[in-house]
Amino acid sequence: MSRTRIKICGLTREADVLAAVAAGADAVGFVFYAKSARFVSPARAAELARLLPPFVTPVGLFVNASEAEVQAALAALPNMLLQFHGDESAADCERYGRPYLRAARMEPGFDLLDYAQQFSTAQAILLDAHVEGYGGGGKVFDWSLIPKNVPSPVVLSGGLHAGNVLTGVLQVRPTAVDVSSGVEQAKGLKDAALIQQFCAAVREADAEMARQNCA
Ligand SMILES: O=C(O)c1ccccc1N[C@@H]1O[C@H](COP(=O)(O)O)[C@@H](O)[C@H]1O
Repeated sequence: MSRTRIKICGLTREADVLAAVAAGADAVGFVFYAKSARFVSPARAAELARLLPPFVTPVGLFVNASEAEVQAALAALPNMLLQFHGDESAADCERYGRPYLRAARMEPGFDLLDYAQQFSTAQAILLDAHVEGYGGGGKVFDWSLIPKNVPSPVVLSGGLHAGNVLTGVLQVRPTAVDVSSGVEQAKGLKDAALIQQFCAAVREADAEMARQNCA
């Protein structure tokens, strides 16, 4: 069984990128949404991404960005995975010919199976809580809303932190987890110890799943 991948999102400082890499993150996210306190320009994201070793993926997060804005970010960071977190259609997400993650805003009544079908070309569906302002609100949603038979890989997100991610991984069995608020001292300023504890808790969940598979 493969390990749970980890994405640390909303990085704005060199020290935070290095902390994420040191803790074993598989991906780091840069927020290209001007209304977010975690916003970075494409040039700044490219500067930060230069610190990434091979095999750690930079991810660019967009909320209803124009095609020109996405293209500008891709020009600065051509190997970036795209994450669409707004009201984008499948055609909007596919336009760049790049792998992408599609965020779903989970709330009671939301039809995740239908949504996953609409975005069947997504590399994964990223499950976040439905919050005002599109995301990054540190809010947990009810994980029992996730059907067992989602046809795409799932990234669990929304209010995760070192204290709840083990339970989340064991309950949801996602391909990956994504965290922003739960590893911060203040919006946009990460905390190396919290990142470390978060990644350790994910590894503990992986070890527990391996034990359960052997039993
Ligand atoms: O981080 C933001 O500011 C943000 C803004 C708009 C949409 C999404 C945003 N962040 C993403 O939201 C989820 C959950 O974050 P949190 O851990 O609950 O803070 C995550 O994918 C962030 O990357």
